[in-house]
Amino acid sequence: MGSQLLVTAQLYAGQNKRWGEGVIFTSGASWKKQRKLAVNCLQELGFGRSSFKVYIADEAKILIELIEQNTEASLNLKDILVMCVSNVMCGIVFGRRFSHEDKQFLEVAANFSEDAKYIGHASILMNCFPFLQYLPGYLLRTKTILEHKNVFDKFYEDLYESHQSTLDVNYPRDFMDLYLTEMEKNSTLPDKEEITYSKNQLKALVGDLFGAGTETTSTTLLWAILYLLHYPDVQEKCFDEIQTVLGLERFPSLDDRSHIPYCEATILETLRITVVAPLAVPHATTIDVYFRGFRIPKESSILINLDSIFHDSDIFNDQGVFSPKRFLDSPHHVKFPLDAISSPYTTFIPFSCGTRVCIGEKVAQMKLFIFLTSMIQKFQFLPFDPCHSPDLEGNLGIVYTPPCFQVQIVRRQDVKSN
Ligand code: HEM
Repeated sequence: MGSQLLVTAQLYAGQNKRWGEGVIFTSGASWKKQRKLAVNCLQELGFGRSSFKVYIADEAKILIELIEQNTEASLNLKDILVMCVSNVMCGIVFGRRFSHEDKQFLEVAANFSEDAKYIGHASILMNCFPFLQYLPGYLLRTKTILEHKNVFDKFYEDLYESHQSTLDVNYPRDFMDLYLTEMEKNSTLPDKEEITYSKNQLKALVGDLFGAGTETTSTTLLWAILYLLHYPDVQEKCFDEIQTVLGLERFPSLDDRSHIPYCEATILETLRITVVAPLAVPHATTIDVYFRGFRIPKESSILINLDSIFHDSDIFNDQGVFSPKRFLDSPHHVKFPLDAISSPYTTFIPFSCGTRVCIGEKVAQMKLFIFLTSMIQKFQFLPFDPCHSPDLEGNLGIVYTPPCFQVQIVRRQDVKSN
């Protein structure tokens, strides 16, 4: 199925239409238009260029400060990571960050994180048994998801109004401005039928970027810390590499990526072993498809099992072992550098592949690199109970999340002086 998806991606690029706006849960012409515009806006804002770097670097510094302030107390690393990762998205989309004491922002960030659990169960079940979408009530937590949607609508509404009232089409400041500029251009077109840019589309798109971009990234970082507790030798190797190349003071930057290959390999291994989006997003066939003698009718739901690829022992030896060095072909060279993954030539596709490949791959890679290396540079992470490392069995939603765990955090400068 993997090779089929690559060669004939278009045939599997559909979605059983559920919500009709945005990109993730839509199909056809509307999906194509919104996706193209979203990709263009993200590119214009500097995927791989300076502006994202600034938001990510600033937020990584705040992440380190927040952990610093909490090394003595028991720390909820998950909440802090969710807030910092969300704030990078806020910078990109709204051109501003929010205080970690802002109640509305905290609620929105926490809701997205919770929804990833419910939407996973709901969308997988609804794709297999479409009649379930018509059931009322709490079975699939649709009521909770709708309540969360109302909170997001209010948050979005204020930002939309302030952007619209201060928009200067010649100087777009962020994703929202770029979309509004496109919307204005389109409103002057004579053929109204063609116009698919709207306030609601933008709201759905922004929701998709937060929904798809926050939980995946913060969860990968949390898994990385959990694995480093289990594999202290890997943690020390990463730290040694960072200390040798950067020292303890200079913050990591994206230019350091090729100089600290073991750290980059550790991120790749985390993406492989944990598979945070194990079933990607449900697809659907766009026409009748014939596969290994079976006819798959048009609009059938297709789930891509990425987990089965990353844990296939024919592809990855000792697939159950956390071993970053499998991604190195020499001590100084990464086999599948982060920016070459998800190409049709590898079997390592944590961001999926083909027509519906993740649109946030590049920004996710940057955040993973800067956030993780900054944390490893400044802190040593130890199991809270030295005799017992926390469980590695996670929970399956649309994102595969680690169990709750406590961690003891020691400042590297204190480790050194002990
Ligand atoms: C570690 C981080 C991430 C992982 C592992 C990840 C993985 C994925 C996967 C597996 C898909 C499904 C592709 C498919 O349907 O075949 C996807 C879709 C998507 N991702 Fe990501 N993602 C990550 C971060 C992000 C970020 C930061 C953003 C936003 C900037 C983002 C935005 C999206 C969107 C909008 C889609 C839907 C694309 C479409 O349906 O056309 N993701 N992602």
